[in-house]
Amino acid sequence: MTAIRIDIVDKTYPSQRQSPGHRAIADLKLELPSNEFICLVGPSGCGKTTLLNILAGLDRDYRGEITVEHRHKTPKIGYVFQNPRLLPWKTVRENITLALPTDHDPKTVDALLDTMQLTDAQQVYPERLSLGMSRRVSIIRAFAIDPDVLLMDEPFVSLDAPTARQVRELLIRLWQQRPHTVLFVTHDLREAIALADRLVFLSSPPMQAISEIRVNIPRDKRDDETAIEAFRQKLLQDHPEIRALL
Ligand SMILES: Nc1ncnc2c1ncn2[C@@H]1O[C@H](COP(=O)(O)OP(=O)(O)OP(=O)(O)O)[C@@H](O)[C@H]1O
Repeated sequence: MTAIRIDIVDKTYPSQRQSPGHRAIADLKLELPSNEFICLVGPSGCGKTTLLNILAGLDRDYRGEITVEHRHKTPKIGYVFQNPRLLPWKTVRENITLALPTDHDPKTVDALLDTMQLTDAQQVYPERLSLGMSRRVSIIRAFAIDPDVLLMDEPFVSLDAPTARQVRELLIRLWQQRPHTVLFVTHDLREAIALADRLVFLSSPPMQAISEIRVNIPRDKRDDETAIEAFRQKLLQDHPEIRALL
């Protein structure tokens, strides 16, 4: 099944000075399958955030068509930003339940907190959380709405390597318990290989899809740095077009 069909003919940011503005995306066509963990990899400024904003419905100023397969009446899109964007005057649990209906099942939130190892921190305010904990709260908040598609925009940037690895492992555990389509943006090819079923490589503006690669490392080997590095080396050897993007 196709989870997301993207056909963006043109996305141009208007500019007061330099007409005709900045063309960020041109003729981008992608069909992404359901329930896969998909990493979008591309150089800085190639338009990854622009694409996620269009998919999230935050930016409607483009020409083209987006179709999202959905289980709910209308598509539900979860969005995890680089900055966790927690409300400082709400506790961890209140931040998570903010977007949920008042009659939501508290056991669902309990289970999410448990998987992300945040049960003990649920009554804490964000100022007392480390960055890694804040990122985990923002991931739970996005999962809690039971999204059809989850968008993640470099959510592990500026975490130290061991913390990023821990949050990655917890994220995958959560996703395996509640599989759905994830689009995860990253610059970091090793991170993408550790996470993804499928890699989609994107070129510099105007953004276009260059290659799609399946990652065939078994899930239980994804913490093996040697397997990841071997996959990366082979990928760059077999696909020289990707080297220029990194
Ligand atoms: N509001 C805006 N007005 C004008 N140009 C913009 C605007 N937002 C983004 N751009 C430009 O569009 C291009 C794509 O930006 P975008 O933030 O989507 O890239 P990105 O791949 O997410 O970058 P990064 O990896 O550095 O976060 C960039 O050249 C950027 O300067």
